[in-house]
Amino acid sequence: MAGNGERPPTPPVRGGPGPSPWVYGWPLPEGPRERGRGLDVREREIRGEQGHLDAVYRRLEEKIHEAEFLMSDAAKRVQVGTPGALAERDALVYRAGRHLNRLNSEFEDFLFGRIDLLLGKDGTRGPDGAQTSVDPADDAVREDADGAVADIAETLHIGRMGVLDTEYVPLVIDWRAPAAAPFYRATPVTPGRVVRRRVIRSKGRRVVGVEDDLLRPRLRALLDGEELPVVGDGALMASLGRARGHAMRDIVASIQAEQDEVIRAPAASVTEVVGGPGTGKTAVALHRAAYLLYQDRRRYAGGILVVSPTPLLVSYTEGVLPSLGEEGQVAIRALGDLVEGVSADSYDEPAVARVKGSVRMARVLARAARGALQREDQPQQLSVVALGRRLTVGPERLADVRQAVLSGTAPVNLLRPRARRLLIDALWDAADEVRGHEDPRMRAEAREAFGEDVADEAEFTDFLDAWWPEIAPLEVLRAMADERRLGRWARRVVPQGDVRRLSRSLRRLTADGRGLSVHDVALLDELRTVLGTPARPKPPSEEHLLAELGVAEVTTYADRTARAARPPAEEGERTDYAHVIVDEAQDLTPMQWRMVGRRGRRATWTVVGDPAQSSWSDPEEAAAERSAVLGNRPRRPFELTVNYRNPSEVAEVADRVLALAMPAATPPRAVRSTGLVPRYRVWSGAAGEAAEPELATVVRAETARLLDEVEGTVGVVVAMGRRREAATWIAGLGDRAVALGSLEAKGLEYDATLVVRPAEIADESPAGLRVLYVALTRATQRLTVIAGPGDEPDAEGVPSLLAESGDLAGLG
Ligand SMILES: Nc1ncnc2c1ncn2[C@@H]1O[C@H](COP(=O)(O)OP(=O)(O)OP(=O)(O)O)[C@@H](O)[C@H]1O
Repeated sequence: MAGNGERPPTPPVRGGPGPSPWVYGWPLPEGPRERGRGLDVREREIRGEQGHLDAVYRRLEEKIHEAEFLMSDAAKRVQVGTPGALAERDALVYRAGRHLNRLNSEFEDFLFGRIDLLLGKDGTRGPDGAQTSVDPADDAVREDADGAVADIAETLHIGRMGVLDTEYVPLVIDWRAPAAAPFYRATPVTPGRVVRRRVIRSKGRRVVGVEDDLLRPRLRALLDGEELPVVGDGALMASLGRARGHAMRDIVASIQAEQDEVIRAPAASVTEVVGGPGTGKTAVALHRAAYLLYQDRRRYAGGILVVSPTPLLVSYTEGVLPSLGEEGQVAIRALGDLVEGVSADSYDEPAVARVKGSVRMARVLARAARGALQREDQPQQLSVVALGRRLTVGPERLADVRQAVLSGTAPVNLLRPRARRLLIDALWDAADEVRGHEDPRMRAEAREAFGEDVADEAEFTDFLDAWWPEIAPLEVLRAMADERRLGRWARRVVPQGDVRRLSRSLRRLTADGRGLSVHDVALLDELRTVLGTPARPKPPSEEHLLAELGVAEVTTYADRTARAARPPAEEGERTDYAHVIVDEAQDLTPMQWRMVGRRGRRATWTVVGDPAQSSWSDPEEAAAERSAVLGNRPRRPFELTVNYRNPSEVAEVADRVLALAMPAATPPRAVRSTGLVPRYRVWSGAAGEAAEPELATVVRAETARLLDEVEGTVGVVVAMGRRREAATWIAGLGDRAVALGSLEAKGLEYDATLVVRPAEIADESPAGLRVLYVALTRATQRLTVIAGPGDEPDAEGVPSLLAESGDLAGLG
């Protein structure tokens, strides 16, 4: 066999050397690739990995038995009965239970990677038994007659969780451990000690395939005296070509070097990641959450919040963290679900959204919160019997009192005690002529006694409830539906036309909170802050009562376990997190930034986004609010540059729209090419033409066609105004096909996408071209575009916005 040293490495498939060789499916030199093709070699390699996987499973089973034993042993200790033994038992049961859960849940697809490494520079080993040196020893590579040759000194298997054998030798290294980093980071330009990187695919306990990449293709590497075989076409390509379902998969086996840099970035700051569509921003953000938990679980016990733009994207991504062995500590929330007890997924029309999202709303809401205190049905005078006579405070004095109370800066609901105090002062003043104490000390005592008497009077408390009620955020929003009142609160802040739009949109709100839009939720959250929540005495908990009665220790084991499993009801939703990850950050409005910011006042942050996909019309305003929220924390910027989702044929079309939407933007480079050019259909929409089918018929037929052509999902993207009718167009075609409004397509992907009437999508809002760019970048395999009136298709049916020399003429 010829030595590898003889062969120069083949250049990457397309473009210049990328940030990572995997990106280009680093073409292996002919020799090793052919070596891998032999069926016997592949079979032998798979058998070898199967042997290792079997050993891992045997060890896992032992660990599970250990955990089960701990559980049952701990349960038995209950018979000892002393308080100390009970506490010890509970701790053991808890630890063993967690361990067992992790082991069971991570059993599937447990092991996925392997690296074969040269001898490390200094030979030192870390706590997991792996060599710590990133660089090879000076004498790791030697020359013989055939060229460079080296021995493989260490082989590490990488998996979802670390497993040691009985001798504490690592059978599997946790993917987040430092020793696993070279699996993700090594490139042929900087291979470090890695000679071969292998991705192992398994089904259940059976290894079904291996995909190798050679990081030092010129080197002849020997493992146990035999030349290292290389099998398969590379893991990344194998993974990207697979059909998509309605759930995102983790990318743990094929994270690329530039992505790994982000995932493992130190957290003591703001990690800012930008990258075009399909560059893995969402995937990277989720893997980063898992990494942070691994790296400092105690710190992130304070919770990690992942903010996502839509509930669709939340449900699409929800499975990724459990597949990485992390649950519980991470909350993934859509922007419409961030406020406890509220869930909104309806959208305002762009002109209304623009008003509601603007930071100007903060001022309007502050005024509205105070203004909403005043209602027409409120009592006009306060009248109480005290000191043996009826005391009255009239409307004028009441107005003065209200103004005096409101001169305080505290949240409105927290000003109630101050209102109570000033009202009692007013009553005391009204009683002035009957008080008659000259001695200041006597006078003060009489005043105090007077206050105590009055404060408990039903007439007084009823008045206070009506005159200074505790206001709920929703009440204020509903009060803003009155255009006249809103006009007052919004004076010189929001123009009259916008006031009308805003009040009209708020008229749909019902008293029980139905009709809330996603943008209303940020307003509610702002109002919560401006209004404040008065502290209430906590009802005594069950545990407290039991402890007070001295019966805590006589409850049964089952009682106590059931109680421990119950969620802590009175704690409510967490509102302050240790780390906040914002996905699709370009879409947050200023008001949404304020809402998210309140959940991470002491947090570190990871913010991922793509300005070119922003559906928000005033990016500068949002950027200013984002800066205010992130404050002066140091920023660590990263850029992801490779599009893993779209084939180049689809990306090319999307790039034409990007050039119109943001001429200065550089699109990410597509990593794959399928040879499948996008398909164009024209629907003329000409009324009265008998031969012209309905748009519904054309969409349905094209969707059915795409369903035939791909194995996985098909997304039908329409303008937001058509999202409901579009669902009826494709009804009955099965759950592989989904209809979406353009804003709902954010972050999602489908094997095939049908984009309906691009000009209509682009015309829907000031950010329409960027929204269209999002719609065009959802497909992993095929794209069909239906042109309609306004699209000005050319002879091939290509809408003018998507044509090679596209200009804005078609926008109308
Ligand atoms: N290293 C990788 N290995 C395998 N698949 C990857 C890798 N990186 C990204 N992908 C896949 O590429 C697709 C796009 O990833 P993702 O949705 O995270 O991109 P994004 O940057 O958030 O896109 P968008 O901006 O359009 O929302 C997903 O299917 C993801 O699994």
